[in-house]
Amino acid sequence: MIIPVRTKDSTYEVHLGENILQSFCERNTEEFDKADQIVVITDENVWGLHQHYFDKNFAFDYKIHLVPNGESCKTFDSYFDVQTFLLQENCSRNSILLALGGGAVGDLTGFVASTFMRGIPFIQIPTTILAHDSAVGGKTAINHPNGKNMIGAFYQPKEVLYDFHFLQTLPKSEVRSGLAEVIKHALISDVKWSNEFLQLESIDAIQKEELLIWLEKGIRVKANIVELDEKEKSYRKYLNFGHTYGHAIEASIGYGKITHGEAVMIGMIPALMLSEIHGEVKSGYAHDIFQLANKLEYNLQHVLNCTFEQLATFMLKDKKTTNGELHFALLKHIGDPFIQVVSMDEVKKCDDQLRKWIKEEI
Ligand SMILES: NC(=O)c1ccc[n+]([C@@H]2O[C@H](COP(=O)([O-])OP(=O)(O)OC[C@H]3O[C@@H](n4cnc5c(N)ncnc54)[C@H](O)[C@@H]3O)[C@@H](O)[C@H]2O)c1
Ligand SMILES: O=C(O)C(=O)C[C@@H](O)[C@H](O)[C@H](O)COP(=O)(O)O
Ligand SMILES: [Zn+2]
Repeated sequence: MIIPVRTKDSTYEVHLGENILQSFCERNTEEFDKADQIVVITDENVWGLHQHYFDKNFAFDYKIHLVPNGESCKTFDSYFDVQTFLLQENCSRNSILLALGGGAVGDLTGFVASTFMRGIPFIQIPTTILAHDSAVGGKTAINHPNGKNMIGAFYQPKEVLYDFHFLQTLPKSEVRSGLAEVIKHALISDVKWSNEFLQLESIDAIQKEELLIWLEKGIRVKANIVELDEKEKSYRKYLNFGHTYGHAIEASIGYGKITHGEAVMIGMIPALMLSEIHGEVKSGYAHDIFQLANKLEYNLQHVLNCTFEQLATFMLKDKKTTNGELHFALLKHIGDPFIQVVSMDEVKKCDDQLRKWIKEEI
C-alpha cells in the first residue's frame, strides 16, 4: 500500500506492508547506485534485533552509525557525533541517510540530514508503532533541557518505508506508547473510530490486523493535515492534541523517563476536560479516556511526580504559546479539532481534577 504526501516543496510516498525492504531496494536501485555513501543511523536495540533482517534484504553497501537507545539520542552530543561520523566518512551532498528506528532515531537523523552541508536526502524506515506518526510529515528535532523538540527543522524525507516486519519485536510498553498517537489521530478525526478504543480491554487484546488498519488510518489523517499546512501555521496544530501538557510532563520528569506516548495519553485527558468546557464534547468523555488509560495500564502516576508549577513553566515554552498565551489544540466535538486560548488557571483546575482521579484509583 502506498500513501502519497504532497507538500509545497516535495512529494513523497509512504510505503506500508510486511517484508517490503527488498522491494524498496529494487525500486530505489538507481538512487542508491548513484549515492557516494549510504549511511544507516539506528540505535543499539534496533540493530541488535534487526541487523540480520536488514543485511539479508538490503542490497547495497552501507556504513552504520549507532546512537544511544530511544530518547537519549535526541541530544546535542548525539547530533554532533553523527555529523562527525559523516565528515570522517567523507559524506557529501551525494550521500543518503537511512533513519532505521523509532521516532527518536527518525527525529535526530532528519535534523542531521537537514543541516549536513545544508541538507542531504534521508529516508525514514520506522520500526515502532509510534513512528507511524513521527516518520511522516517532516518534523525533525532534538531536545533542549528547556523544552522538548526545541531545536529542529521542517525537513521532509524522500520516502517512508514502513515495513511491519520490524514491529514483531516491540515490547508491550512500546506498543502502549505508540497506541497513544493512534488514539490521538482517532480523536482529532473520527468519532466512530475513537469510540472503538473505549471498548478495548487490554494492550494484549489488540489484533495484528486491526492494528495495521489503525496505522494506515493514522498515517492518512497525518498526511492530509501535513498537506494542508506543512509548517504548522494553522491546521497542523491539531496534531499537537495532548502535547502541550504531555511535553511538559516529559520535560519535567526527564526525557526518556516516560515514553512519549504515555505522556501524550496523559496530556489528552486535560485537553479533553478543556474540550468539555470550550467545545461541545459530552461531559464525562475525558473521564472515559482516563478510564481507558487506566485499563490499558498507562502509568498515570507520573503526574504526581511533577508539580503543577513545573508543568506550567514548560507549557509556557510550548511552541504554540504566543505572547504568554497558551494555545491548546482542543475538540469541538470528537473528531473536530480547533485551537483555543486557555488561561493557566483553567489548566490548573484540570490538573487538580486529574490528580484527584489518579489518587482515587491508587
Ligand atoms: N517528528 C514527529 O512528527 C514526531 C511525532 C511523534 C513523536 N515524535 C518523537 O518520537 C519519539 C518517540 O518515538 P518512539 O516511541 O518510536 O520511540 P524511540 O525511538 O525512543 O523508541 C522507543 C524504544 O523502542 C526501541 N525500539 C525501536 N524499534 C524497536 C523494535 N522494532 N523492536 C524493539 N524495540 C524497538 C528503541 O530502541 C527505544 O528503546 C519522541 O522523541 C517524540 O518526540 C516525533
Ligand atoms: O507532526 C506534528 O505536527 C505533531 O505535532 C506530531 C506530534 O505527535 C509530535 O510529537 C511532534 O514532534 C510534536 O511537535 P512539537 O512541534 O510540539 O515539538
Ligand atoms: Zn507526539
